[in-house]
Amino acid sequence: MGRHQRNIVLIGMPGSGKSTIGVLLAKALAMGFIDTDLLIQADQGQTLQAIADEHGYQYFRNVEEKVLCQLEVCGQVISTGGSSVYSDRAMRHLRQNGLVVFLDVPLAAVRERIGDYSLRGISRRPGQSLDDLFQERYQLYARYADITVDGDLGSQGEVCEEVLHALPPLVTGGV
Ligand SMILES: Nc1ncnc2c1ncn2[C@@H]1O[C@H](COP(=O)(O)OP(=O)(O)O)[C@@H](O)[C@H]1O
Ligand SMILES: O=C(O)C1=C[C@@H](OP(=O)(O)O)[C@@H](O)[C@H](O)C1
Ligand SMILES: [Mg+2]
Repeated sequence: MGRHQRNIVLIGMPGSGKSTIGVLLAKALAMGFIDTDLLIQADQGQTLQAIADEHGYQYFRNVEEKVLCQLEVCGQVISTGGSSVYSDRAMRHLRQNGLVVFLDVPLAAVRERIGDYSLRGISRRPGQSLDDLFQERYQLYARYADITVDGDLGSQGEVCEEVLHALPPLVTGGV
């Protein structure tokens, strides 16, 4: 267990940097690291893409909710998948012992980073555009965020530094 009891939970669009910056944060704060996408894959014994292809996006979201609600950890940086905010139950659970950080990245940068949208396993309604998805989700990320950080201000290291500066002293222990 890390010396920081409270978790740090990263939320945001796919491509906003949750997984890569989460690892950097965990290293900087000597905390553990969990990527909930990997927990979902382990739970199902399938890749995210296979789960979505075989069972559909609604099934994926149900599994995601279940896995998030089962998570009982402390002192971890938790990188969620972009669709986790669709579950109010899961977000309330994560917030009980976690500070939620929204990595806010504009649509153009998201589009550039994720490449071919249709091959990325994104949980969306059939035919839903990235534009529409972005609008739908933005308000959810904003709703659950304790802190919002510009995830497009520079390199991953710079975004990590920005998150560190934005954390309250209780979480960083003065780092
Ligand atoms: N600040 C950044 N500047 C440029 N590219 C970034 C930045 N943060 C993340 N990326 C890139 O965006 C892609 C998605 O990052 P990832 O951490 O997997 O995002 P998420 O987990 O939010 O989907 C990766 O190729 C990563 O290298
Ligand atoms: O936003 C989404 O719908 C998804 C994002 C992915 O995680 P990242 O946000 O880490 O890319 C993964 O959970 C799954 O492919 C669905
Ligand atoms: Mg990720």
